[in-house]
This record gives sequence, structure tokens and C-alpha cells, in this order.
Amino acid sequence: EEHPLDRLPGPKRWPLVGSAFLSIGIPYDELFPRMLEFPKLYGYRFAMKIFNRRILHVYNVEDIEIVLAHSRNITKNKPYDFLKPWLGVGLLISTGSKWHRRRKILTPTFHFNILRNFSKVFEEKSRNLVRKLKNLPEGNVDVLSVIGDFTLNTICETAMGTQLDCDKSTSAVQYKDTIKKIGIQVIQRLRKFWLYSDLLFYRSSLGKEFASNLEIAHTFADNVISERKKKRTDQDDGSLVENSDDTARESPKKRLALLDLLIEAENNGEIDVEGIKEEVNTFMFEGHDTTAMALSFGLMLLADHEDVQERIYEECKLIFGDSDRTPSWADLAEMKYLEATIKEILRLYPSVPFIGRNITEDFMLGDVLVKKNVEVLVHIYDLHRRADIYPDPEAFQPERFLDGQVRHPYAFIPFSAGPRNCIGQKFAMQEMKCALSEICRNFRLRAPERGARPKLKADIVLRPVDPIYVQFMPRS
Ligand code: HEM
Repeated sequence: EEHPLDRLPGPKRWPLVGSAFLSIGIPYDELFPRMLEFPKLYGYRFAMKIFNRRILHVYNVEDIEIVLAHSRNITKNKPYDFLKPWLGVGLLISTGSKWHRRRKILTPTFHFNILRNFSKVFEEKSRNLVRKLKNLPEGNVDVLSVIGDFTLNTICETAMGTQLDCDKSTSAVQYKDTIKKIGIQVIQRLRKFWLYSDLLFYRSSLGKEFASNLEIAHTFADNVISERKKKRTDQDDGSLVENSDDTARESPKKRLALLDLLIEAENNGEIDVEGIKEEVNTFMFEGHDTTAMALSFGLMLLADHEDVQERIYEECKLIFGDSDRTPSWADLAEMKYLEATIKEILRLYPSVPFIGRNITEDFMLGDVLVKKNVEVLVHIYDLHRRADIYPDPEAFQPERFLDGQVRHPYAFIPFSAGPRNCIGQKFAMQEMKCALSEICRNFRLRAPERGARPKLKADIVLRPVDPIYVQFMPRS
């Protein structure tokens, strides 16, 4: 019997292997550009078969809405499995009733009042970032590493309540290095299908290194959790307060971290110690790498578009006048042009270029029956570059997001949409606004080369093949 997906366009499907051989022999750096050719050849809705996996690819606004808004098809697809040894089955990877429970516990962490507490951390870290940039020797700065430190310090303090940048202990430094290595090793494994089996993987040199790195990362997280618990019993009655008044905001001890909410949930019997670990590790990963890439591509685009930098600078001048105070919550809300700029950055360089689902319940996509066990891949990257939605799609034009050009809620989805959208969306927007406004107030950015288009990599998170260099010239 013909599978409904066999009627859809797509690369030739051979018996048994399907189109598996398509990626064989393609150098890694060519994979991403090659992946972008399929949508051009086969259109908004096409299918692939790789051995026994059937993958439906979509980047039609209506199709994406049906897929992402579905309340029961919330299971992630195969590649997410490789993150499990590290993150456990936390919010990003879990499904069904476990996911529902976790989402309910974690949602209050991103409540307005708690985000306001975090904003103090954003301010401090942004100031440190500016100071660091000022102290670097003049010339090209490799932004990925500087920005990666900034987002990692920020998430560590907000999620765990631990100050990595002040903590000069070897364990904190080692932890930072280790989680960067783990991320790279997950990707290396994804590329080598012969290492998909745990048995072979953990016998390989990559697998052994991976296991020892996991040990370091997990031990660090475990220590932070137990120290936090100890501090809570030493200092207070452990009760949860939304300390949104300014005195509490000033005191790092009293600032509420995501970890505090989780410990509170443990006290109420809603989560166990293993669960807390899963979530701490999940947020450390999801909360820093995505934001670091968006900021890095953003600095690259700003360096190339002085007019946009000037408009951001002017907007800040209207808000701050001659004062050099850090931005308050209200200031950030006023930065409408900067907000549009960040959206335009995320349109061109969505940190998560594709998201995948494993279908658990049949549904109709127009006239196509999508059956259980099919995987659906939503092409965020291709959606965001459709010329019919975004005229002159390659051009960097923040104004698109000011004049209501982009109307359909599923036409712009850097944070996904529907029940499994990004829980850290507001957190990320505030963090990016804080960092970019501080940078634009203090520096003029210059690109080493005009109009450069970075070559992109196939990865969990969108990355450039080569480093991104930007020059930071202090404004007087
Ligand atoms: C520019 C920054 C960010 C982008 C572009 C982004 C994008 C996304 C996307 C596309 C998803 C859906 C993934 C999927 O369906 O598999 C997602 C989920 C998620 N994000 Fe983000 N994210 C960002 C920042 C953050 C931050 C700062 C945090 C934490 C503080 C965070 C935590 C999460 C979590 C926990 C999930 C899983 C939610 C769930 O399944 O219930 N993200 N993000």
C-alpha cells in the first residue's frame, strides 16, 4: 500500500534506503547549503525517506500553524535523543504528562515579577561585557567567544543563582569549558551515524571523552544545587517571595533563581532531585547558546549597517539623555526600534533553524494524511526568507517589523509557536535588548569586510563556519 507521503514531491526514494545516500560524501561545511537546495527544488511541502524514517518537510505558513498549534503532537523527533545523556528528559525533550507537569512548574519562573529580578543580572553582565570589550586590544574581535561568556554567565546566575564570572574557582572555569565541549561533541556524534548506537559510541574515543565531560558538568550542577539548598535552610525559612522591590533586587543573595522555584516544587512533592538536575542542565544549555548566536549574528549585521546602529543610538539618547545609567525595565520597553532590529536579526539568523516532531496521532495537512510515526521538520530558516512574505528577503531591514508588514503569527517564529514554544522568549528578548543597547551606547561597530555573508553550518543551533569579527570603536 502506498504511503500518503509518497505522493509528495521530494528527492528520489530508492527501495529500503530511501534517500539516505544523498548526504554521503558531502563535506560537513557543504551540508547546510545543500539542505537549502531542497526547498527550492521541491516547494513548501515535500517528503524524504531515510531508511525507515519518513520525514515531512514544511515551510508553508498554514502547514506550520497546523503542526505547531496541535495540542497533542508535542513529541520531539530522533536527533533530540542525543541530548538526553546530558540534559535528561527535561522540559525541552520530555513529552506527554511529564512535559505538562514540568511546564506548569516552570512557567512562573518567567513571570513578569521574576523577570524583573533577572533584569538586574542582565544589567550587571552587560556592563561587564562593555568593560571587557573596552579593555581588549584595538582591532578585530572574535565575537563568539566574548558573547558566549556573557550569555553563559547570565544564565548561570539567573538559573542557578551562581556567579560564574566572580567565582574564580577552578571548578567554575572548568564547568564553562566543559559545557562548550559537550555541545560540540553532541554535534560530532550526530554527524556520524555509526556512533548512533550507545554501545559503539561509549567505546569510541569521542564517547569516552563525552562521558568524562558529562561527569564534570553533572558534578558541578549537583554541587550548586546542594549548596543552594544549604543556603536556603541557613538563611531563611525557605518560603518563596517575589522580591520585586528594589532592596531585594540589589542583594544577590535574595534574588530568586530558577533553582529556587524548583527546590520549592520539590518541597511540595511536584518534582524530585533527578528532575531538578534535568531542568538545571536543560536551562543552562537552551538558555545560553541560542542567545549567544543571535547576539553574534546581530553584531555582525549591525557592524555592516551603520544607519541601523545610528538609529539605535539615537533611540537610546532620547531615553537616557546624557546619563550613563544602566537601562531599567521601563527603558527597555521603550526601545521599539531596537526590538524591531532584534526581530530582523532573528528572521535572517534564527538560532534554531529547524524544529522536529515525531507524530503520535494522525492528522490532516490540507489533503495529505500525516500518519503516526512520521517525523515533521519545520523549516524556520526557509520560512523567514520567503520573498512573498518578506520582500527583498536577503536585505537587513528592521523597519519591516515597525510598520506591521509581518501579520500572520506563524510567519515569524524564531521562538517556535504553540504549546511547545520557547519558554525563555521574553527572557531572551530582554537580555538581548540590554546587551545591544549597552554596546551601541558605548561603541561604533565596524565590519572588517563590507556586505559579507557568513557560510552557515548544519548544527542544532545555527552557527557560522568561520569566526565572526567585529571592530568596537569607543564613542567619545
Ligand atoms: C534568541 C534566543 C532563543 C531562541 C531563538 C530560542 C528558540 C527556541 C525554539 C525555536 C524552541 C522550540 C524548540 C523545539 O520545538 O524543539 C525553544 C524551546 C525552549 N527554549 Fe528557547 N530560545 C531562545 C532562548 C532561550 C532562553 C534564554 C531560555 C531559558 C532561559 C530558553 C529555554 C527554552 C526551553 C526550556 C525550551 C523548551 C520549551 C518546551 O518544550 O516547553 N530559550 N527555544
